[in-house]
Amino acid sequence: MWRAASTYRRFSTAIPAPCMVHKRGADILHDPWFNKDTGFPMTERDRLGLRGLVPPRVITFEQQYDRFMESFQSLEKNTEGQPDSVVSLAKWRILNRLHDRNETLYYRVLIDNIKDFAPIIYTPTVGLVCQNYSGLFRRPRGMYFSAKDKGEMMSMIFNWPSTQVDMIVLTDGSRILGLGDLGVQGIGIPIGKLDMYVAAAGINPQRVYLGLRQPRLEGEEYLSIVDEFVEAVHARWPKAVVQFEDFQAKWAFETLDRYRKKFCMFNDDIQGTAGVALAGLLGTVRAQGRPLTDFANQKIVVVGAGSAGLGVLKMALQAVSRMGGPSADPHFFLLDKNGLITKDRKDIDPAALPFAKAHHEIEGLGLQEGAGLAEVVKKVKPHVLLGLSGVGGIFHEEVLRAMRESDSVRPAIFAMSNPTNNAECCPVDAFKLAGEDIVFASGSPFENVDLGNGKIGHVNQANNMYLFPGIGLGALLSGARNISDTMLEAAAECLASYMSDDEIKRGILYPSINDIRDITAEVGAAVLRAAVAEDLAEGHGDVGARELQHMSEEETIEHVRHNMWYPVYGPLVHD
Ligand SMILES: NC(=O)C1=CN([C@@H]2O[C@H](COP(=O)(O)OP(=O)(O)OC[C@H]3O[C@@H](n4cnc5c(N)ncnc54)[C@H](O)[C@@H]3O)[C@@H](O)[C@H]2O)C=CC1
Ligand SMILES: CC(=O)C(=O)O
Ligand SMILES: [Mg+2]
Repeated sequence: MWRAASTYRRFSTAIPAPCMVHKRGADILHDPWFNKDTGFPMTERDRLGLRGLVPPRVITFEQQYDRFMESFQSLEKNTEGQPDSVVSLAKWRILNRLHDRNETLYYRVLIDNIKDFAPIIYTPTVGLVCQNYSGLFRRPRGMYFSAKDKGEMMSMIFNWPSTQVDMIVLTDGSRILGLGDLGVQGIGIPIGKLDMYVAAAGINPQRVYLGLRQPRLEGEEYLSIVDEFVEAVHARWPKAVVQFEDFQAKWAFETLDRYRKKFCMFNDDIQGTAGVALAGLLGTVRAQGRPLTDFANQKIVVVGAGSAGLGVLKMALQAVSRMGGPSADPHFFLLDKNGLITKDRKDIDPAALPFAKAHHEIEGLGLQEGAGLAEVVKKVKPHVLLGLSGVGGIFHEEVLRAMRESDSVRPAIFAMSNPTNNAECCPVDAFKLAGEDIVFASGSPFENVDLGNGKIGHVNQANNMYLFPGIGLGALLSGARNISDTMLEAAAECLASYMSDDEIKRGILYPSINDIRDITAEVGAAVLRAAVAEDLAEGHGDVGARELQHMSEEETIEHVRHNMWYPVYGPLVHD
């Protein structure tokens, strides 16, 4: 399953550029991309055969915006006291209806209210939406490729109505957030991720549902389907960036290895998550008042050895090596559902091997293969406890209390699993049990914690949403042949350096989601510049590699910003 979007230039300040439309009359009203509801000016109604098809009074974009926000607020009022899931789904429905009807207005309300709406179109509500997708399904969105389509994908790809596609988010639905294999219902994730692309990176939308009732394909049979899909996409849109999302770990790693040198693609759960986690981990070093190079001395316990956990450790290892040279000796401890992973582990996953502890490294601590989480935390006294296990509540009281004995003055607790119920702990418990000096981050949003006496326990949202839009946009605008580790490091470092010392001291590791466009512009520019420096950039559209090479840092940021789509009504012209 995948969903695609293409960049579209409309700017907020200048008079919007005209938009060519091949339809007339009611067909325009039924196309959410062109539809303006009652917002069509009279001249446009005449020009496009719309007169009489909409009520006579012209309502401005701003009035439509205010009316939508009023109906959203009355929905909030009317659902007060109802269960969270009922309220969340009602909010998702009202937004989805607008999405289906008028995309310009939908994306404008999303961009302007991203802090309130991201938890609805993205985690946590998107998880609930995926679990109920068959019942919620109204209109097709995205495109579906199944085992029955083998041999047909090269022609199927031409069923997609848009000739220009820049960004594709692909999932096999096999590991949706921490909710497991949701099959075709996982389509909600690419839809949510692409909405974040539009809101955060200014990439433009388009659209395509019900899965086959049969076991998942395995081995070569599975890979041959993904191969065929990726080749079909590449044949039609050679410059499109493909984001792999929520594949179960074995396929996440296998497909990344298989395609990353051949295509412009990345795996968000492995690489986007790693960058966001690394930025947060570097922030925790600063929060302790230590120089960044002290990162090499941080003791980090990672719980969850899947695509996300291993991705984080791999990137953290690269960072330690950069800082401390090849002899750097990182202090990472990795646990999975069978406890502490050591070199004594039978049938160890080769991807976990570099992080498996040797006997001599842990015997002094009195630890052994398979040690449980509470024991590991008590004996290691880590600076950071980071969860990517998908298991809600696994940082229970004993574990959190043990973090009080951490060797750090600002112990860090990252409960990064999604959605909310799968978080390893909640912030209220973390601040209460591990102490008020902790730095806290979660994958899904939580409210800050009132610690009393005017003190606030800040809740950070360590979510790959801070990076994937910038990675995708930067890669796209660079025209990079592929997405290198250096481009990903540049993204992480850019996010890490975004925060001021004062914010970091207050335990604020990531910017407000309200600033997501600004962050994405900076991250995108950092990625673009890294691609240029590595000679991977071939340029995009009418901006070639040479022009990119001559741009200063500021010019690159401006160039990225300038290529972000912003939702306004432009005049429609029939061709
Ligand atoms: N905040 C963010 O940006 C992101 C969060 N995630 C979240 O991370 C979680 C895991 O994702 P993946 O790594 O892709 O999944 P995965 O299925 O590849 O890995 C899960 C890992 O957790 C381990 N695990 C399961 N039960 C455990 C237990 N009781 N104790 C210790 N370890 C246990 C498993 O052995 C496995 O190693 C999901 O909930 C996902 O939503 C994933 C990507 C980004
Ligand atoms: C955020 C995300 O990508 C995940 O939970 O899988
Ligand atoms: Mg994901």
